[in-house]
Amino acid sequence: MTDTITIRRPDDMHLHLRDGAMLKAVLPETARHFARAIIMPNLVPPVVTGELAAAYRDRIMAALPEDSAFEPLMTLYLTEATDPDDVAAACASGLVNAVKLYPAGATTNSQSGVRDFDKVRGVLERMAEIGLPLCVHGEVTDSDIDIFDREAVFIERVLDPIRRSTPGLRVVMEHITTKEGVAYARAGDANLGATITTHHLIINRNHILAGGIRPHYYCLPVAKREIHRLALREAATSGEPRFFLGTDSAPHADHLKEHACGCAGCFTATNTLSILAHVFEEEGALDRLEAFTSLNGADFYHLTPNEGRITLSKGPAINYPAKIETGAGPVTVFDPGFPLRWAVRA
Ligand SMILES: NC(=O)N[C@@H](CC(=O)O)C(=O)O
Ligand SMILES: [Zn+2]
Ligand SMILES: [Zn+2]
Repeated sequence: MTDTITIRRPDDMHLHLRDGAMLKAVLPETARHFARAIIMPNLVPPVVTGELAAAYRDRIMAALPEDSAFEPLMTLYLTEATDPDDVAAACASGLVNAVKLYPAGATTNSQSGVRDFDKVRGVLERMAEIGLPLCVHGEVTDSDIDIFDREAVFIERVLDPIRRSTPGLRVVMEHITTKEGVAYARAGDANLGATITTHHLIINRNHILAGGIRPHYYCLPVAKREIHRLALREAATSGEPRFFLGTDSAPHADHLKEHACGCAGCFTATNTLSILAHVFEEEGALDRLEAFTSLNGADFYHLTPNEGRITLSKGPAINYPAKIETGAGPVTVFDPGFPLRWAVRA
């Protein structure tokens, strides 16, 4: 039985670092194990221009622990007013690795997102020309669509039409949560990728709602039925290049999660690699962990895989903190509900 595994240092292709005191507290949790991460731009106000992305990048670099070689990969927040020339310049200078599409109202800080997709046609065409990926939060926002159906409906009504009308556009389906998402990603060509989070490999909707409401398991897209969780596990552990890790680690202070109208987001940065090793071992796929965490995402983003390595070994249960303290209040670390035995060796 394998109890040690060495893989290339991983990348997190979907990460929320926030800003200020929260950034300072959560950044080390990712930088400890990950070499790079695609940084989400849904700050308040959002990171909508190259200038704002450069300033945010500087704040991240300033918040890094001293000995860290972590590299933030920046994104721009797409709005109906986004200037294609600004996007192209930010891409050409190497400042940004992607543009993020939030349908307006779909998730945390998405109010400035897109309502009328015709208004972003010019930007998307320019991105297709220059090969800059579009990261998509794939949920419709119509109040008459059931929240558990919003991803599948988005694929049919929005994503597929956008891809058909913008040939060559490179798209990442972010944090897929359904078997429909898995099937659509699989049917695509090399211009299509999909991130899968850590928590969606662990929880289904019962974990959120059965026996009491558990706000720390609430995120968007919301976890679905068990059949969908199983489809995600199969996809993540398949080794197929289309699927890669984007933790969507999304810290919110506890008082905003444990609230009459609680924020969406699970904070998984602290224990993600231990959880993933557990999942891949359960699926008999430890030999494909590296593809999911360290190879497929880099490949999609045309980045060289990291040269460094990390070693995980299986031992006694690890005592992760239940919360991390931040200057903005405590943040609860995602609880997978079982003991974690795979530790990243120092
Ligand atoms: N995933 C979440 O539930 N929340 C994210 C936003 C997002 O990725 O949709 C956040 O910024 O808090
Ligand atoms: Zn999202
Ligand atoms: Zn996210």
